[in-house]
Amino acid sequence: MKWASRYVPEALVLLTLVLAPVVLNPLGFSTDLLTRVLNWGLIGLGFDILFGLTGLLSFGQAAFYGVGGFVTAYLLVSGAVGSVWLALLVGTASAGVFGLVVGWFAVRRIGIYFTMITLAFGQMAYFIENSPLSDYTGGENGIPGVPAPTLGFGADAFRISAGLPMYVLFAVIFFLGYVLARRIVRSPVGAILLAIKENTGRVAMLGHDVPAYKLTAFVIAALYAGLAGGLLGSFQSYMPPDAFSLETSGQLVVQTIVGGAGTLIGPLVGAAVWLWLRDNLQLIPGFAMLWKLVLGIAFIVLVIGLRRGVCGEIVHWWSERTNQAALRAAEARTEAIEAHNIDAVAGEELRRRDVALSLAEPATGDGEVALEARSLARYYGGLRAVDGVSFKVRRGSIHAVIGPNGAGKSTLFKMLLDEISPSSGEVLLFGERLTGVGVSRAAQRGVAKSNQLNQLFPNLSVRNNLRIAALARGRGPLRFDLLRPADSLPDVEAQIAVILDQLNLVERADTPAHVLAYGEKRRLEIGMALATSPNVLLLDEPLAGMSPAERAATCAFIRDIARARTVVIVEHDLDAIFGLAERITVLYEGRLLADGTADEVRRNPAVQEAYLGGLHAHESA
Ligand SMILES: Nc1ncnc2c1ncn2[C@@H]1O[C@H](COP(=O)(O)OP(=O)(O)OP(=O)(O)O)[C@@H](O)[C@H]1O
Repeated sequence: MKWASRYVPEALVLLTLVLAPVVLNPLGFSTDLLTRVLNWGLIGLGFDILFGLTGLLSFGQAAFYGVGGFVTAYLLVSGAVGSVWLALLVGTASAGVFGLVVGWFAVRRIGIYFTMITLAFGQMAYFIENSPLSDYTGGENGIPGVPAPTLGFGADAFRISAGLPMYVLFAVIFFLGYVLARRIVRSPVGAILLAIKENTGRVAMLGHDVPAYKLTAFVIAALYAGLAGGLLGSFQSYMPPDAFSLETSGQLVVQTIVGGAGTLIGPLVGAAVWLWLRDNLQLIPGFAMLWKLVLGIAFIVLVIGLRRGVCGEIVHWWSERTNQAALRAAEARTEAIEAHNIDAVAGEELRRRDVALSLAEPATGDGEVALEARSLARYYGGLRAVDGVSFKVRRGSIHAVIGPNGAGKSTLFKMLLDEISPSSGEVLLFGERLTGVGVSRAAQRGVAKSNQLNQLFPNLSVRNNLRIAALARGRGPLRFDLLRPADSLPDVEAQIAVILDQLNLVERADTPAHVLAYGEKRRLEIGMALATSPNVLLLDEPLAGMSPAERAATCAFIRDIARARTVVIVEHDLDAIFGLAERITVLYEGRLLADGTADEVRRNPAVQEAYLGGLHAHESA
């Protein structure tokens, strides 16, 4: 079954490519039209990795299409390169290099700013082609006389002519491009790109180099566009300047949305619908002037009727059909857990479980300092959220940070893993300065945090949530393992299995995270931090919202995981904290109020006065 799901899409695409000239010809798809559709589909493969998979909407793909096309065409027509294949290679590589430059600027911006930068570069490229470089590009005239590729050498060489031979060439290249794109999507890089679309901040917090992965997707998209641009000149014997136009970029976006983003073949199907409508509408008498209006209306109807695009709706329908029973069962289990508190039982299981823990660091007990805050401060305008706080966390200990609401605990935690920068002061991890390295490098050095508000990848399964975390420290901040399946790393899979077991989430491994019950989501949140194999684990209110049984179980679990690593915990449940922590740091209005053992803190008059007053009074009554 796994084998089938892995290769059925490839087989279907291959079959469609073989049958298309025969089956679609009577419907008005000439061989030339099909070749043009494949050209759009080829740019679309890369664009879908950028937009559908990673969630980055570029309005500048024409720039790479144009660079690939004009470099290829110029090399061939000027006689600098004789082989079409070599010229295509250089053209594609040039588009990739240009993609690296544009992407370097663009990926540091998010949302509309990213899109605007790609659009601006696209327009600049159009201008450069038309003006300063017009001696090479032909300006508004483009480059005519681009030769078609040949197969074979010397006198036996066979020039691929227009019509069916050209279609076959494009079909073969598209198919290879599709197989490659699917491998990329299924690779660890593909898994991380999808996670970036789901929750960019968490991917960085787990230790992945988010800008570098976004840049990778950007360059992949530019390479596909460059290859398609190079092929366009050969196909038409002419490289048109409008390859660079904004309309080209816009049409690619429209076709991808119509066909279905995130499906890889969506842009191809969208191009087929779009080009067929365009060609045929123009043929209808009286429509010569109106076809753009009708095309616009058709687009609106398609987008409203098929929100996920043609292929997106098919994929959705299919996955609903096949996964519906499992999803219903998962939802029913969630309802049962929330209605009857079955987790109380699950919690007991969690507590009884005696799982061999993979030791992140030896529990030394020698008093060595794992983490140190030195005069940490963070100001928001006039508000001193954290004001000159210093404390040390002993290696292998459980250290608590407590304080009333608004005392500055979460802000302090964010500075401990460099999620936000301090206004002054610094954090040291095992004696080395951590402040300023950035959150993903901090994670790579061994600090992980489970958040006060869950930061999951909601549409990914529990297993895949853990996989994104486990991939981080094993592979480093960036690795280009684009061709191996994401689930083929034995150490990562073993790590996931142990954590699923520890968290009592084995039965929920394939459930999407958003379907989980609240307590399960909290456990997964902790599990993701744990899956990075941290030396220092920061837990921000891990018990919040849990039932009493779950709290007890989670406390036992925290004690377990602390045998192998240092744990720093922010929590409002003081009974739990006094039972767990060896040392406690107390914050009050951003300042350090006390720092000592649980007993010292309990007896500290300032703490009793400012924070534990109610508790103290209650105890002594
Ligand atoms: N991004 C921000 N901009 C402005 N003020 C902020 C920001 N983040 C936190 N603060 C303020 O800093 C102070 C400390 O907030 P913080 O969330 O660190 O407290 P806390 O001790 O974690 O509180 P709680 O227990 O309620 O989570 C609060 O007054 C809060 O309003």
